[in-house]
Amino acid sequence: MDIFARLKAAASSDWRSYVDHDFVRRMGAGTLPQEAFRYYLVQDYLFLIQFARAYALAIYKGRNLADMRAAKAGLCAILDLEMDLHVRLCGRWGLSPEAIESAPEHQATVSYTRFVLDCGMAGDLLDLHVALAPCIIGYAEIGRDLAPDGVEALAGHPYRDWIGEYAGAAYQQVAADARSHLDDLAARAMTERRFAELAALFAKASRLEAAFWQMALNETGA
Ligand SMILES: Cc1ncc(C[n+]2csc(CCO)c2C)c(N)n1
Repeated sequence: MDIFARLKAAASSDWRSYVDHDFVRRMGAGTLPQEAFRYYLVQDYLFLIQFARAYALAIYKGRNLADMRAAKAGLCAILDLEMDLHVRLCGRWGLSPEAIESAPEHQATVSYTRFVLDCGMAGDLLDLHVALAPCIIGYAEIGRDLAPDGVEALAGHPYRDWIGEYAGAAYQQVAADARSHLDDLAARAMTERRFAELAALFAKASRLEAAFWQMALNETGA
């Protein structure tokens, strides 16, 4: 079992509350109201701005070039790939990046992003990557679950672009690389005594992910 599988097993109910959230299921079924999805997407854009800072912090906290390059890949995935998806989707509804950026951050967005940033500020690179893991690896799992027959089978699905982004080969590779980098970091920096602390960080980040989906349902009455 790699470190990610161990963390997931130690936090299994929090993990399920995130990847099997009602928002995710309804998105997969195509029954999620578009208003809830839009609310999510605007907050997610604000979320990504803070996550880009967390990856920049991971570059700073790296003690060697390989760690710094792995963090740079995460930063580029956000700035060059993921945010483009949001700009493209929001653009269809007439929302410009400036308009999204001026939206106020919801408390759920603040809680999650600042928690991750604090894990990195107060801890070392392993703490930070464990706090980031539910986000980066969880979305790959969700993408795969929502596209069981591959991305091509999503033609006509209302959330095809979103699911296709995370189910697609490029993103699956980003997540697989993050997973093996996390395993490598743990082999270098983890002691068994530390595992319980890391599992608590991982569980909390998973709950904050679930709360992020729930925010969009609550705020739109979906
Ligand atoms: C609430 C929320 N959680 C996870 C992601 C996914 N994500 C955030 S940063 C990153 C790394 C590289 O792009 C990935 C995949 C998201 N967008 N929103």
